[in-house]
Amino acid sequence: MPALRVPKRKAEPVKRRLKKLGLYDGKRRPKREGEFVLLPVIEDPILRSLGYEVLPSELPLRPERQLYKNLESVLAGRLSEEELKHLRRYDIVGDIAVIQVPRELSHRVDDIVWGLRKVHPFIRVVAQKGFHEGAFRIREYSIIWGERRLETVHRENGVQIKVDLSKAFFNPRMKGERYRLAQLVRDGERILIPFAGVLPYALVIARYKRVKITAVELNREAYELGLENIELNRERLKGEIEFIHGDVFDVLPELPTHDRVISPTPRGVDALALTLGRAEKWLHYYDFVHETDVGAFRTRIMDACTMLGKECRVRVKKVSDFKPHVFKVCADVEIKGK
Ligand SMILES: C[S@@+](CC[C@H](N)C(=O)[O-])C[C@H]1O[C@@H](n2cnc3c(N)ncnc32)[C@H](O)[C@@H]1O
Repeated sequence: MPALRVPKRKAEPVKRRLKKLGLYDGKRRPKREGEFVLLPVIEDPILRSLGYEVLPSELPLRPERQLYKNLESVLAGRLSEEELKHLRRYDIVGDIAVIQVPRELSHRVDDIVWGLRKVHPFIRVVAQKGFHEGAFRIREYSIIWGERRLETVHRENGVQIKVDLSKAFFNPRMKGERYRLAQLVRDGERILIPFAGVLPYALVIARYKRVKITAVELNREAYELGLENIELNRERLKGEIEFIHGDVFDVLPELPTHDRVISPTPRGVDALALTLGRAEKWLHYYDFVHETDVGAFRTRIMDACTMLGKECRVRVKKVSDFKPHVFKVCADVEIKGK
């Protein structure tokens, strides 16, 4: 598979251009080579006209793609090529495999369960996921194999996270994002996390940094799991976590401002002014944005800064695909002063 060899300082703009051209291969990872970066690309004659060297290169698959590939190759003897095309990405949460079975594969459920157990011999439950429901963002699940439970302990970024998928939101795909934030945080910071769920962000940050975190969550069951998670990880945490059960819109106005606010905002909720108002130096604000509206989203944040008399620098980062043409994004807002 080809890669484009680009000087390090040009890697980001070239990557953006490749994405616009539909030539960036997101299934593989870029790789540093001294002062150059090898960007994974899809074979196309246009590549030769971009002014950079095109090399054959075995760039590694992203880990989740690698897992998916493993399932695909295990199932290759059982499913037809046409059927394999319909296989979807799946998640492993603790010892639970969470899958989506499209209509085209509904007659192949037993084979898919067999394949998942072969690739992940430790799984004890296979659950099929439905949609996120209501303000607490809990999904509908049906268990299609194994023990009748959706509770498990998930390990990520050096912490253990007890989850119950039937009671509280949890997304294992945000593991990299949580690690990114933990790296941005400095020892000594005071951090506020509204919409905290079972505390994945708080635990990962407190695992690595000596900080004081205040987290807020309305779903009573997520809150109780979060309290259990603080105990479960007590020995590992460098930082402290205070967890408040309540509505962000009632609780935040009563809290002092914090150095950093991290808002994993539920879809469809507008907490921008509220969270920005509580942030002294940084706000990380998550939202779901159509690819054509990223500029408007940035402008909305700049306008909110102006309204609050804050001078801000805003960088919008794509975090994951949500549905075709809609991304989950994070606005990293640096507040430079009043
Ligand atoms: C998108 S989830 C994020 C959860 C967690 N931060 C994570 O990443 O796993 C949003 C969370 O906000 C909670 N929530 C929704 N509305 C809320 C409100 N008004 N006040 C406090 N929490 C709320 C939901 O119960 C849910 O746990």
